[in-house]
Amino acid sequence: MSLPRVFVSNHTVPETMYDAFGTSVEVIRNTEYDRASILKLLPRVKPHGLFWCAGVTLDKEILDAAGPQLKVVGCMSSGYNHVDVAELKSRGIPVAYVPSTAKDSVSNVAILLALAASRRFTEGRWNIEQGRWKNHFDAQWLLGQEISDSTVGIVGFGGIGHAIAKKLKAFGIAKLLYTGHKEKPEAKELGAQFVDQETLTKESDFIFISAPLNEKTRKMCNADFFSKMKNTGILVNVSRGGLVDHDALLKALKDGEIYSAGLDVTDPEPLNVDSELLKLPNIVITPHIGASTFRARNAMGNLVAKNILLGLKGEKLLTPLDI
Ligand SMILES: O=C(O)[C@H](O)CO
Repeated sequence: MSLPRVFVSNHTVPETMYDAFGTSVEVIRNTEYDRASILKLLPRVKPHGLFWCAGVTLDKEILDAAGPQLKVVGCMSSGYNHVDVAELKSRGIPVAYVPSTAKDSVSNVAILLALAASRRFTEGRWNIEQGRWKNHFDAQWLLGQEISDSTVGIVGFGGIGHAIAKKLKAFGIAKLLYTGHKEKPEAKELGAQFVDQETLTKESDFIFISAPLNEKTRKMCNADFFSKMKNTGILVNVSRGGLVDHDALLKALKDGEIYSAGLDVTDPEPLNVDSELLKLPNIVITPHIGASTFRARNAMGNLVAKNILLGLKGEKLLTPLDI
């Protein structure tokens, strides 16, 4: 009897994932990254399970190419804006994702960006490179903002938002606000106050975006949002670039409407090499490395594999995407 087949959409997934699958399935990995190669391979493979990586949209066309024998999908990401969940639901195909597996690595990058953006890392580095680091003491040089004693606002208090809040407690912040679609009991334990988005925008010194991208949140950080932020305010986004209107952000940073920004995610990705954002002194940008640690990637891959094995047996998934 032939083994169930699992198609891995991107060959760069961690090798440990193959151990997690064991010998009960046949794993076929795509040797390319792109949509065209996936669409070509799927009808030949006829997979029972799909191991899906961010970067290529999982939609009707992909599901049609995979075929009606498909039983389960496992996504190796906490974000799911690249997945047509409604289409999967309508076909009765369960889908898993890995919502909290990378919460430590992503929240660490969020804090790194907040510190770097508030302490003028980009500008400081340029000063060194351009020989503007003077050989005398200047008490006014490169003064930044302090996270200690600040008011922090978190947009989206899921696993990552919660991890950011918990870690920031160690920095001695003065006040913690959060907003989202509902109040969270775990936020109360951290002394976080549930407020509406406008209050959070106006009162926060640091704003962290860790909410999913959907039609409600798309471009929520727009010109109006920036006009309400403090001029000394710092925006950090570790969620998806689509939550921020980048033209409005560029203007807000240029005009001094906000102090600085730290982005791990941009729109588009990759960011154009000639993007005006890269020319600004008051922004720190990293190339979507939130979940890029050996530990996080291994954990994400293993959890996806476990979910797919359960789905193939028709059992309940460990981390289903239930929206
Ligand atoms: O969604 C996630 O898990 C990260 O952004 C990596 O894609």
